[in-house]
Amino acid sequence: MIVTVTLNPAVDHTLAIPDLPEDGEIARTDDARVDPGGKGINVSKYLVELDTETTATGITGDFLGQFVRDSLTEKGIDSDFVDIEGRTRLNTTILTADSEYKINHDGPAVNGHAIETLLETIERNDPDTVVVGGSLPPGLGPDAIDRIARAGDWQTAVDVGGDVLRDLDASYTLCKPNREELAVATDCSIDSLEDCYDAVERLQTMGYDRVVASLGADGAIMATPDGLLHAAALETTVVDTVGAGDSLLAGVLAALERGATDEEALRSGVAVAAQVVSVPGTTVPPLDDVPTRLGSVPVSSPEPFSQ
Ligand SMILES: O=P(O)(O)OC[C@@]1(O)O[C@H](CO)[C@@H](O)[C@@H]1O
Repeated sequence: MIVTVTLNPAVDHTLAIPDLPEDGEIARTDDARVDPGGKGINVSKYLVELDTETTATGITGDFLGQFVRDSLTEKGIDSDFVDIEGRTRLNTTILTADSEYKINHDGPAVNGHAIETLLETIERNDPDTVVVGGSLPPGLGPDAIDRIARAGDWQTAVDVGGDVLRDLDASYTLCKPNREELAVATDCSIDSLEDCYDAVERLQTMGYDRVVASLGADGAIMATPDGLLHAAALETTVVDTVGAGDSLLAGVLAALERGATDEEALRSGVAVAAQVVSVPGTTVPPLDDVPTRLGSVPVSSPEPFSQ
């Protein structure tokens, strides 16, 4: 069972307008939606659609936190959050005809007491895998994630910022950086696919058994204990890229949880992400045809690879 931890959840407000307004103008639209979000929560949303057992945990507060909890319950997603006094954030995505703008709040301050309660919450749900996803709220540092990783005999995967990836000390089963996070985590400039291969291998030496890098139109890379894999992106109509990395991670974890090989897991992640970018915000599209699309994900081994 996979428990996801979102230390800084969000209500995702996604709205579409043809163009950004000029200074002093008001843009009006009725093309808008709100979804419960934050990276770990999104992973749980996609895992449920992939028939994988999961509980979403994390730290929520006030009426926006209540919205997150209620919406997950309405969607049939098990959740078990620690409630604090601060207010869960509202993050905004503005889609225009040809651009995507994302504005994220810092989130409410969280103290060590909330982490103690969160550790009890995770333990009570008895996971085999814990996924920690998203930014750290004010008041918490990377050591909060290390504490979660060390608190039980579960394996821990992370989808966190590059600076946090660089600073984590515990052992992790997997991390999922994007291109920018790879550069920050390894302190290297990333200008080519070869640079990405070097960076994911460097991250492995920093304590991550598997590194899954999401590279947008360049597909995804997986560094495994046996070598490197590259999957090309599937052709799809992109509405927006919000949640793309979360869905890639969910696809990979759902497959690994079923006992799939690393190559099958990478195919699964890429096939799920292709579906998710074709819908607005962090909406969950139907994912039941993912198994039939796995064969169409081109996977190659950038270096001699045998599994
Ligand atoms: O500010 P963070 O925690 O890094 O990212 C939060 C967020 O942008 O990530 C998700 C998409 O990946 C959204 O649901 C959410 O708004």
